[in-house]
Amino acid sequence: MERINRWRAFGGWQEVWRHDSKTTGTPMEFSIFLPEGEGPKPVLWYLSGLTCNWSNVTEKGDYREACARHGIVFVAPDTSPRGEGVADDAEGAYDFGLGAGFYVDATEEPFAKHYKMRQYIEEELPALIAEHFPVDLNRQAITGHSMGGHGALTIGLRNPERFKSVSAFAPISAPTECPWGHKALGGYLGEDRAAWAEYDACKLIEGGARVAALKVDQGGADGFLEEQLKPELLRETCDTAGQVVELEIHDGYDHSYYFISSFMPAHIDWHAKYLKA
Ligand SMILES: N[C@@H](CCC(=O)N[C@@H](CS)C(=O)NCC(=O)O)C(=O)O
Repeated sequence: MERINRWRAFGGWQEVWRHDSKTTGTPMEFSIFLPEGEGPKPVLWYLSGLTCNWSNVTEKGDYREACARHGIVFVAPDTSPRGEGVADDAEGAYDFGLGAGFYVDATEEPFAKHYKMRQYIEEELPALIAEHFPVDLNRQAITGHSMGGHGALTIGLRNPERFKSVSAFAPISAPTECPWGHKALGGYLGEDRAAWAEYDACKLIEGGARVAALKVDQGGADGFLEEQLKPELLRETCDTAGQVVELEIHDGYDHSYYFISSFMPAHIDWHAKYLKA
């Protein structure tokens, strides 16, 4: 583990670390905001969207003031393995391969070797963070944006005992029902759709998965809303299944970090209630 940067911020430290991941077989980077004061502190995981690495939310997400106020550690991992020998989209498209790991464990070649983002986020990174930082893993919450919103929902639904609360900004709500999801799940897992269900929030809820607290915010002027994100499917699925969800569509907001940063403090205040920070 090597710290590659740090800045004083809101009385604490914003840091960036690099480590050799056993899971992905590549070096991986993540950012971590450490509020001032003694730990152990609760952790909020933030999973980023297509094309992103740790830097997008770290520079544009506006989470530090709220995390400092509540004493919450904020961790932002990368969205895929990277580096020499890591397979990419055949045409270098933004929605598959590098920067687009979709938080799955790939089974299809040539992706199976390095694209193990599910195991990385669910197992290796929490253990590493617990070893090196003053965190209390009995108090975790998870959020994310777009592809990372899909990651937060599916990881949260598959591990309800680990997360006190789950939220998302403009998540890909039903990847088995949209072009981004078809491309990613087909490419990483193959065409047998039975293997896709554990990576689809709606399918998980239909199958009985539940989380204790669920909040979703979506911009009404998001260009990906109807074709890719489909929050109405999430709402219908939750209503039918009896999963409580606080889902709001906000007029005029698009898919960008102007939208995310507008609602980030409210998400952190909401998570803080469940983390009892
Ligand atoms: N317009 C983007 C589409 C991808 C996109 O909107 N990515 C979102 C996440 S799904 C994002 O956060 N982009 C980086 C940023 O805004 O900083 C592109 O073609 O690269």
